[in-house]
Amino acid sequence: MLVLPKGVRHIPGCLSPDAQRALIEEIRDIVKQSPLYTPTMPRTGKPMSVRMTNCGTLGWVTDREHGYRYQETHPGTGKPWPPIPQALLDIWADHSGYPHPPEACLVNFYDDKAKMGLHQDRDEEDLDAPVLSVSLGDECLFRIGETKRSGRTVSFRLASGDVLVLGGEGRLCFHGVDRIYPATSTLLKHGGRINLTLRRVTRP
Ligand SMILES: O=C(O)CCC(=O)C(=O)O
Ligand SMILES: [Fe+2]
Repeated sequence: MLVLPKGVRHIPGCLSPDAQRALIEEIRDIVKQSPLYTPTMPRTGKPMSVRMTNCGTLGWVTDREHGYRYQETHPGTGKPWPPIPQALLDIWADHSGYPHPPEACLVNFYDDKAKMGLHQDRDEEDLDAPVLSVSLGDECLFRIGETKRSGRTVSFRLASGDVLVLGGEGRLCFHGVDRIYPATSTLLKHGGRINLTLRRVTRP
């Protein structure tokens, strides 16, 4: 049996197929206003394989010069990020166990070859709030470990409509995406995977 670290909750099929389709329409609008771009790593400037954008009052960004941070505007257009869709705020209210709304929703787009290295989400001031993510489209192999990088890890698949919550003792667990399984979903016409990561950034 797969045992997840304490505080980590996987809710398979949390969103119905209809809810997934409705959310994809909203993400399409967000991407029209706030286009996906290729983020770069701090210092090295190495491009990430995942393309990103955000919605919410704050968005997570990274580049060579200024590193990981939150900011109120899209780095390309200079415009504020679009609002977080109500459906996502509802999922947060139902499953975060946290009484204040999220401020940031990172939109990650993975093509067949994209992945994300093992990391902690720790650019937020408020670490009492969980991180809640929604997966849409093709499945991925997700890996999660302990709060130290060298800890043992477990891997499992995240599928379209799944929700993952990293809260409590699991809030700072290392995690990453090792691979995408192409053509495992028909939600996105051209394939790929979208992950929506909701976070509270500031202390309420
Ligand atoms: O794509 C995922 O499931 C994880 C994304 C993630 O860990 C992040 O954006 O910090
Ligand atoms: Fe993360």
